[in-house]
Amino acid sequence: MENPVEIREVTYAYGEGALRREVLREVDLRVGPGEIVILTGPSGSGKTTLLTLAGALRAVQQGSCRVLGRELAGAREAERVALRRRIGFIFQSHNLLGFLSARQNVAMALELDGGTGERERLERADAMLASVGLAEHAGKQPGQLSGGQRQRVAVARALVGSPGLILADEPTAALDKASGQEVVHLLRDLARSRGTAILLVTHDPRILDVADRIVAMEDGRVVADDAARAVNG
Ligand SMILES: Nc1ncnc2c1ncn2[C@@H]1O[C@H](COP(=O)(O)OP(=O)(O)OP(=O)(O)O)[C@@H](O)[C@H]1O
Repeated sequence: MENPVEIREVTYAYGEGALRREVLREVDLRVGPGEIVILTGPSGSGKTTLLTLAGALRAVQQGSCRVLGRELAGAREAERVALRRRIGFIFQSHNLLGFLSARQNVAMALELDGGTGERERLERADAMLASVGLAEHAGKQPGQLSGGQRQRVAVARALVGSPGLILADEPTAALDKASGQEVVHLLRDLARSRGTAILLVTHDPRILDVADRIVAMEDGRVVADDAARAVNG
């Protein structure tokens, strides 16, 4: 089985000419099937840039970036858009729409798929919300939920379309310790039970235990790739 993420010798720079600044230098990164990889490192080390390349949110400049079997180097925008639909994204702030209920926010992720009627979308959203422990709250708007509950809705939204890969950027940054751990453990358990791979960027040392592997970046390079933690339960 092919690795969901296979990045080789990726170099990336912002700006041009005299303003050109390399923020990724010959980065290699692999996320295996069903694997949970945490990407960590100091602010500005290039973690988010790497995550957005893997998420087909920006164009690859140099090197090879294969995600869910597609080579993104040289890919057209339409190909990148198609790939993004097969990825579940979770961001630092939940990015839920405030005027929609939790159920509608989750169901919206299925609209892009086409082929699913509204009733089925809402049923799948309800089932997904139940699996993140929010069955009772499906009708509430984000403003009526706690921070941890909102991020659980974001987890449900990312998973409802059965993506091949989850990309998460600082998903616990806005949460206290207990809710942060609860959210990532839930994400890990759901992803494990479905065999979905996760690449998660975090500064948060309290959630490192969910990882199968921890990859550390510094100044645009991978400085450690700790496969020894693969035994983590
Ligand atoms: N759109 C942009 N234009 C120019 N420079 C950028 C842009 N986005 C990021 N950078 C710079 O690229 C470098 C890497 O940023 P990136 O966000 O990838 O790092 P990071 O490790 O995710 O940092 P943090 O942990 O603070 O989010 C930083 O020096 C940042 O200032």
